[in-house]
Amino acid sequence: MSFVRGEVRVSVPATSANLGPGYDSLGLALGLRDELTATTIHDGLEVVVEGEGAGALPLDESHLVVRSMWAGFGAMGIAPPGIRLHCRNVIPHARGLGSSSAAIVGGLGLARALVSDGPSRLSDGDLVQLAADLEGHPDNVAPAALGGFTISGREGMSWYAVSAPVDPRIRAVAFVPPYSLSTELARSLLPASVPHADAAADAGRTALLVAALGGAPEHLLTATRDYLHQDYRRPAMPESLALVDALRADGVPAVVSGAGPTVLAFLADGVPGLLAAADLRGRCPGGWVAHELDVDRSGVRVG
Ligand SMILES: Nc1ncnc2c1ncn2[C@@H]1O[C@H](COP(=O)(O)OP(=O)(O)OP(=O)(O)O)[C@@H](O)[C@H]1O
Ligand SMILES: N[C@@H](CCO)C(=O)O
Repeated sequence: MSFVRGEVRVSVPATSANLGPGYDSLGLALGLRDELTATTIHDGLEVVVEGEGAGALPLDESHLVVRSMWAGFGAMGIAPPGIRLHCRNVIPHARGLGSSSAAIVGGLGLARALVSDGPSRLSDGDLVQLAADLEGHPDNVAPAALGGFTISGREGMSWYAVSAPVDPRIRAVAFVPPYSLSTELARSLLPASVPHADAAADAGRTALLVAALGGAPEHLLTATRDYLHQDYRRPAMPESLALVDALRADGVPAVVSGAGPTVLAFLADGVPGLLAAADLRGRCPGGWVAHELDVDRSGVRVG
């Protein structure tokens, strides 16, 4: 086993988890990518961050991409003498677009690409297991690794992740507010239990959402109704929930993206009742940024 010579380049997509009712299970990869470059060096650690997080992220071993690279090397049973890492980040941090999962999956992807027989030592399935262990839940790491739409969860001590189809007409607009919300804080707002009726309604909508995304986008508004997390999190992001409510009142399938505070609105060209991208962009609140995004089909990618 040895390291490849020279630089390796990996890119990894943003992701939106939950998609309304699919709490900690459903996730969608989106066309906004962080680009990471790494080389093995004789000694030490050199980290450069450009874009999101520049000047704020640590540049030592605690950097999430670096920690994830070491986890990947550990799983493959190899350790480089030193690492040089360059991150060009565009995914907003702590906004609900899967930045931490992108860092984790990107770091594991870099480690795999740096080892000459990396892909046979660390399969995509292994990578998802490691990434979900590092993130603590699988719904962002699965689409970041595999691309497209994924259904994931925990089974005993391991994780499952299955890819499901997405209708090619479906795209999304992400409305990103100027304020952040940590996933940890958003998770602390959730109750230990929910009424049985809410759990039952949520299960039905989650099943409908798999069908709606797969080829029945006319059902997206009904299918994206959540009963498990968005309202409990309202006090931490009232402006985001107000935008979700206003868009949904106008027939737009809008949800809180991941743990928030970004709002994700679906569109599907030619489907009656759904707004077009230009109309949706016009609904962006002042000071927020609207990204019109395609579904990313490839996940973490070398080169
Ligand atoms: N590219 C990155 N490089 C290093 N650390 C990162 C990177 N992206 C995110 N992080 C770390 O992860 C934190 C954000 O993670 P958090 O889970 O709170 O939000 P998120 O992943 O953006 O949103 P969500 O999980 O709701 O989609 C950042 O504050 C930073 O510490
Ligand atoms: N399912 C997660 C996604 C954010 O990482 C949550 O809502 O807390």
